[in-house]
Amino acid sequence: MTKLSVNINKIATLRNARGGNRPNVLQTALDCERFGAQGITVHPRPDERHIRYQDVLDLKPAVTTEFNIEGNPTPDFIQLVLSVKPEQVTLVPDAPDAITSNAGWDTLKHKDFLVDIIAQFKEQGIRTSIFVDPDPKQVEGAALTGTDRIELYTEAYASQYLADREKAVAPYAEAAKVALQCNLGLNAGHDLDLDNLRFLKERLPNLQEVSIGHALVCDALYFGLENTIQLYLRQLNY
Ligand SMILES: CC(=O)[C@@H](O)[C@H](O)COP(=O)(O)O
Ligand SMILES: NCC(=O)COP(=O)(O)O
Repeated sequence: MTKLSVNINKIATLRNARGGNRPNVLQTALDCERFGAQGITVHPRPDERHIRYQDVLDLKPAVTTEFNIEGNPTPDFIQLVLSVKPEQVTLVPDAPDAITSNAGWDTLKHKDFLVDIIAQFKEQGIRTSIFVDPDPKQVEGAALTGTDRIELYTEAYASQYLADREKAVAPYAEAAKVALQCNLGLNAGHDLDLDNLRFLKERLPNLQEVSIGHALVCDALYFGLENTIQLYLRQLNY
C-alpha cells in the first residue's frame, strides 16, 4: 500500500503571514495524523519562509507517524536532521531562492557528495531518500549513492496529466521499474492532487509513499482538512 505523508509547509505559510501562532502548526500536524495521514513531511528552507527550524524541533517529540524532513543538505540542515533523527530525510537540490522544488539531483555529477551525506544519516538509523527526475540513468546513479529510496519529482507528470495521462506517466513507470531492479525504495511527490494521484499509484505498483502538501491544503479550504485527507486516502485505496 502507498502511504500518504502530508506536507504541512503551507500551514506554516499561513501562520507566518500574520506573525502569530494561528494556525498552530504542531496541532495541525497532530490533527492530520488523527484524520488518517500516515506521515508528516516538512521542508525547512534556509529562509524559513514557512517551516522554521524550531517547528522541526517542536514536531519531532509529538509526531507519532513517520516524520520526513526534506531539504538541501547544507551544514545547518544536516545538523538539524542529525539532532532530530526523523524516520526519513529526503535530500532535495533546491537553490536557496527557489520558489519551490524544481529539479531532481544529478546523481552522477554529485555521486561522491551524496555518498558521504547519505552515509552520515544512515549511520544514525535515518532512512534516506533523494529527489530525482524520472530518468533511468539518474535512478541507476541514485543506487550507487547508497540511498534507501528515491523520490520521483512528479511536477512534469502533474503538468501533462490532463493533456495526455498515458504520455505523462510513461517515464515514471519506467523509472519505477528501474528503481525496483536497483533494489531502491520508491516515493513520489510534487504537485500531486485529487485528479492525478490514483492513476500514478496504479501505474507505479512499487510506490511506497507520496508526500502531498500544496494541493491538499488548497483542497482543505473547500472540503475541510479531515474530509480532504480522507479524499486523498481514498485515492490510495484506503
Ligand atoms: C520537494 C518538494 O517537491 C516539496 O516537498 C517541497 O517541499 C515543496 O516546497 P514548497 O512547499 O516550499 O513549495
Ligand atoms: N515531496 C513533495 C512534497 O512534500 C509536497 O509537494 P507539494 O504537494 O506541496 O507540491
